[in-house]
Amino acid sequence: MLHWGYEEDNGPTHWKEVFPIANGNRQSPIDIQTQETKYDPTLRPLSPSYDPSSAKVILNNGHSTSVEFDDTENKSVLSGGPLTGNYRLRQIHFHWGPSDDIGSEHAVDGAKFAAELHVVHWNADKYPSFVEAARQSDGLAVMAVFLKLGECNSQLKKITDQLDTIKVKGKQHRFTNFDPSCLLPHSLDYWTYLGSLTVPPLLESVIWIVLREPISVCSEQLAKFRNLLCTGEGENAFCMLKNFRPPQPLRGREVRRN
Ligand SMILES: CNS(=O)(=O)c1c(F)c(F)c(SCCN)c(F)c1F
Ligand SMILES: [Zn+2]
Repeated sequence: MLHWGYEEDNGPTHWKEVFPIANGNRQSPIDIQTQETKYDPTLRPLSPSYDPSSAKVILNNGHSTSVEFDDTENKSVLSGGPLTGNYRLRQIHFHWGPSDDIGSEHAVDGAKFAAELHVVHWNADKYPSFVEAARQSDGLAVMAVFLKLGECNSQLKKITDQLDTIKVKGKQHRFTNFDPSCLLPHSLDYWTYLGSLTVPPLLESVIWIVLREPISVCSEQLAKFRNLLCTGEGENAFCMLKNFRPPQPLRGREVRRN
């Protein structure tokens, strides 16, 4: 198979041909059926603690746009919630769709949002690196935030204003003094379940923490994400119109809420 992507010939329905775990028992995303979620009084409040100086670059990796953080020490960490110990901030990135009515990866009672932010952390207490942690069942913790179509988001503007400097795949630009907490909603109430990466290699190493309150995004900001190119310098230009994987079977997993 040619390199994986989101087109008809290399998209999510083809990924199992190269990554058989695509049909695994703890795949992500999922459609969260709120009536089936279970209140768990042992779940603690989430405690994100990010240092803005950890932010380093904003990048177009061909599948999304990400902000990469310095994860050589415990300067920016997530603890609390369902987590044991500190999970170190690695990067944030987004998933979106070709139109404003779809784009999120997780769904809530069948409803999709316009886009979804993923804040990626790894278990630096237990594992020596992100790559090693990504191979462990408790290696990663990803906080997901829904972006609901509405008012333009003044905090998100810090990111969308940079996108024309990283238009082509592989481009990156200095991006520091940024605390991703500015993209979190007022309430840190969440659902949590055990899942996977939503892009190949689809590793089943993610403790998912999906915030229940969305943040806003406007149509003009979504259009800027879609203007990114998934092709590199000098290649035939193709726009990054969508980069979401559809919901996967729950396979008997429990979704808990705080
Ligand atoms: C949860 N969303 S995701 O799309 O599966 C995803 C990424 F896109 C990532 F980029 C990274 S981290 C860095 C890898 N090169 C990750 F851990 C990750 F989980
Ligand atoms: Zn993601």
